[in-house]
Amino acid sequence: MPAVNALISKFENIVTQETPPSSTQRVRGTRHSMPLRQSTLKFNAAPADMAQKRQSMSAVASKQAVQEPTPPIEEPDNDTIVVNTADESRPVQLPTPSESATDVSSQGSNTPVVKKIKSPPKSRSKRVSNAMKSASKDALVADPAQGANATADKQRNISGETLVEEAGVSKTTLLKEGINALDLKWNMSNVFNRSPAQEEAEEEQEADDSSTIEVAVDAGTNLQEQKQHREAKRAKIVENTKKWEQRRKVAEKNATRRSSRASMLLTKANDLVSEITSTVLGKRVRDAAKGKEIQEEQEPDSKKARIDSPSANPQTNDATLSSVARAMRSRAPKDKKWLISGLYAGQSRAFDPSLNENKNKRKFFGLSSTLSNSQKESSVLPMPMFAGARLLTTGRDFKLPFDVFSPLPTGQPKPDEWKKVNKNVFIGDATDQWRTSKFLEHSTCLCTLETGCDANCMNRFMYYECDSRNCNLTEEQCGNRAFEELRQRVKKGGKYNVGVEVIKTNDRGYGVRANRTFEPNQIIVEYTGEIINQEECENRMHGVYKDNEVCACLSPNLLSPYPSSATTQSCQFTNHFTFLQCYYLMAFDQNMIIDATRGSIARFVNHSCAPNSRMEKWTVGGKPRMALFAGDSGIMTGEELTYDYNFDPYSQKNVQQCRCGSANCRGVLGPKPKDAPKRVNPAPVVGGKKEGGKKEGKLAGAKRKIAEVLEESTSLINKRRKTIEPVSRRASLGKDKKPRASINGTVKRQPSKLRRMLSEKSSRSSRPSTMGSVRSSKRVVSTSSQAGLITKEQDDADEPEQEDGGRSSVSALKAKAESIRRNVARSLRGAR
Ligand SMILES: C[S@@+](CC[C@H](N)C(=O)[O-])C[C@H]1O[C@@H](n2cnc3c(N)ncnc32)[C@H](O)[C@@H]1O
Repeated sequence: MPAVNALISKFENIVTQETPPSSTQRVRGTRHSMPLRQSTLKFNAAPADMAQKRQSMSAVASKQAVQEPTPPIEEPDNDTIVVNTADESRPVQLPTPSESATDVSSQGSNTPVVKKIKSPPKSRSKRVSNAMKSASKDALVADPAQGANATADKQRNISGETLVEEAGVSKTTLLKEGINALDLKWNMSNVFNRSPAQEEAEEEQEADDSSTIEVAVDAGTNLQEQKQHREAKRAKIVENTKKWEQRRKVAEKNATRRSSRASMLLTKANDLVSEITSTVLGKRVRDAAKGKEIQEEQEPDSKKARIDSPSANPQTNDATLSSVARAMRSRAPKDKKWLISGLYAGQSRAFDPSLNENKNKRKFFGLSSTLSNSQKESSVLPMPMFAGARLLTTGRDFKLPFDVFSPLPTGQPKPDEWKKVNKNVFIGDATDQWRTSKFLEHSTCLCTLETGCDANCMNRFMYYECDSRNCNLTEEQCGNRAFEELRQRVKKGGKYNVGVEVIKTNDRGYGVRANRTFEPNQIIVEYTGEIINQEECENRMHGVYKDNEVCACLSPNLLSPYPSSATTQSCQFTNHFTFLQCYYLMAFDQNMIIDATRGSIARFVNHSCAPNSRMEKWTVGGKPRMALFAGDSGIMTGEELTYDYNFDPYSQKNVQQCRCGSANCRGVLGPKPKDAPKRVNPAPVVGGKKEGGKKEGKLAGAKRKIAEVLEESTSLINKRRKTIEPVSRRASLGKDKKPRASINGTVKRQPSKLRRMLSEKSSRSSRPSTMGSVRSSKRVVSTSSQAGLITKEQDDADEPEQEDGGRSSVSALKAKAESIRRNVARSLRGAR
C-alpha cells in the first residue's frame, strides 16, 4: 500500500503541480479545447512589472528548490505529458515554468508547447505550491485585467480536485487517464505485485530524479547547461533503467526464496500460536484440545482430513494449528519395529557401520543380559546388513537352522540304550596289548609352505595326520589335520558344530543325518567306543550281546529299540515288522575291536550301496582313530549319512537284506564287487577349503607305486577270501552245528587257533611297520550285524590250509611296499 499511496500522491502532484495559472489553464484548456496559445499569450502579456514579479517568484522558487526539489525541466519519455494543440496532429509538450515564462514567445504560435512535469514528493510539492501560489497570486493581482479571472483561477488551479470538479470528470477516470498519459513502464496491477526491492529501487529513482530536478532548477535559464543536464539525465535514466532491471531480477529471485521460507515460518508461527493459546486458555481447554487430538488420531484419515481442513471448520483455528503441530510431530522418525520371530528375528540392534561385526557386538551387546529377548541378536542368521561385507569377502559357514530346513517329525524316539562315549576307551587287557607306534619312524611330512600338505602330502597318503611333531607347517598352513579340525569344531559345541543327529529311519532302525553341509572329504564324526581285544569281544558276543536285536518296524513312527526277547513276540504296534540284529563292532587295529555299544553317534550310520560318506582309519599322534568323512560330492543339510560297510557276511545265513534303496543296490549287506573303482585318497577339507589340485610330481608317482602294491596285496586277500565257503569251512571244522553269530562261532570253534593267530600277529606287528595302517577297499570292515567281525587276519586264522601261502605272499608284498616307501622317504630326505 505505500506504493499505491506514493503513486496517488505522485499523480496528485503532477496534477496539482505549482505551475503558473496559464499552464494550468492550458492543460485545462486543452482538455476543454481551450486555445492554448491564447492562455499562453495572456500569461506572457502580463505587465512589465510582471517580469519583476516573475523574477521574485523565480527567486522564491529557486530558493525553495535549493531546499526541496522542483519539477524537472524536461521529461523526454515517461513523464512527459503530451497534449494536442490547435494542430492536433502534432504532439505538443507542455512548457516548463521557466520555458513558459521566457521561451514560449520565441517558439512561435504554432510551435508545439512542451510542458515538463515532474512529480516531486508530496510534502515538497505542497511547499513549492505554496510559494508558487503566492507568487502567482501576486502576479494575478498585479494584472487588474485578470483580476476576476485570477480569483476564479485561484479557486481552480490549486489542486486536481478543483480541476476534476470543474471538468465534471470523475476522479478515478482522471487518475487512470493521467496514469495512462504518463505512459509509465508500470501499471496499476503491477503496483500491488511490487517487491520491496522494487519499491526501494523506485524510491531511489525518485531521489535521483529529485536531485536532477534540483540541478535543473539551479540551471535556471541557461540553455547550454540545461542541455547538458538533459543529456546527463538521459544517461542517468538509461543507467537507472539498467539498475532497475538488475534489481528486479534479484528481487524476483529473492521473492522465490522468501516464499519457501515464509511457509516454514508460518508453520512455526502456527505452532507457537497454538502453544500460547493452550497456555493462555488454561488446563481445561488444554485437556479438551488434547482429548480432541486423541479423538482425531483415532478417527479415520478421511474424517481427519475433513476436520483438519480450515474451510470445513473455519472457526477452530486451534484445530488447524494443532493439526499442523501434529503433522510436524509425525514427521519425526519412528523407531523401526523388528520381527521377533521367523528367520530374520532378533536383528534389532544399534549398528555402527564404522565398526566391524565383532566390535559392534561388543559395543552394543556387551551387556546383553540387560537386553530383552526381542533386542538380543540372533546368532543363527545375521542379516546381510550386518555381515554382508564379510560374507562377500571372507565367506562363512552356512547356518540356516536345520530344524527350519528339515525338521524332525514330532515324537521321534531316541535310542535309550545308547551310552555315549566320545573317546576311545581301552578295556581290559587291550590297554597293555596296545602297541604304541614309534611315531617319528612312521612318517615325517616333507611338504613345503608352497604345497601345504595337499593331496601329494606323504602323510596324507599314508593316512597319518600331521601335527607339530611330523609336519613343519603351522596349523593354518597344513591341510592334513582333519581330526584336529573336528576336535576344535566339537569343542565349540552346538548342534551345528557337532553337525549330526540321530534319526529314526523307516526300515533300517536308527540312522544319522547331517545338521549342516559338509564339504567333499571333510571330516564328519569320529567313530569311537571301547577298544577291546578279541577275547573280550568273544566274551561279549557270548554274553551281553547274545540276543542283540532291535525291532525295525516298517511303520516309521512306531519304531523303537526292542529287546531281543521280542523276537518271540509279534511287534506290539504292527504286524509288519522285522528285526535287525545289531552289533556295533568295528575291526580296528592290531587285532583290536572298537565296540561302539558305548560309543559315538557314528555307530548309527547305516549302510548304503551308493554312500555319501566313507569310514576311514587314520593314525593320529601315533594312535589309530576312525572317522566318517564326507564323500566326493559333499553332504547337504538333512541328508542321511551312509557309508559302504563292505560287509562280509561270513555266512550265507547271516546275510541281511539291504534296504538302502539306491539304484545300484547290491541287494544284501555284502562286500563290494571286486571291480569297484579304486579310491585315491583325496585331500580332505580343512577350514572349508579343499586342498589339492596341485601338479603331481616325483613324490606323487612314488606314492602311486606304493598304493598299487598295497592294492595288489589287498586284492590278493580278497581273492583268497572269495574262495572261502562257509559250508566248506564248517566242514573243515568238522562241525555241522549251525554257527551262531560269526564272532562267537569263530571264537567258539577255534579258540586256541585264534589265540595262536593273535600271538603270531602280535609278534609280527612288533616290528616297526606302517603296514598296520594300510588302506584298501577292505581296510575297514563293518561288524555291525550278526555276520560278525571279519578281518583279513581272521581270514588268515580261519583258513589254516591256505594260511602259509597266503600269508607269505601278503608278507612279501608288504615287505616290497615297505621297502619302496622307505626308499622314497630316504630319497626325499636326501633331496631336502
Ligand atoms: C551299525 S548298525 C546301524 C544302526 C542301526 N540301524 C540301529 O538302529 O542301531 C548296522 C545295522 O543296521 C542295519 N542296517 C544298516 N544299514 C542297512 C541297510 N542298508 N539295509 C538294511 N539294514 C541295514 C543292519 O541290521 C545292520 O546290522
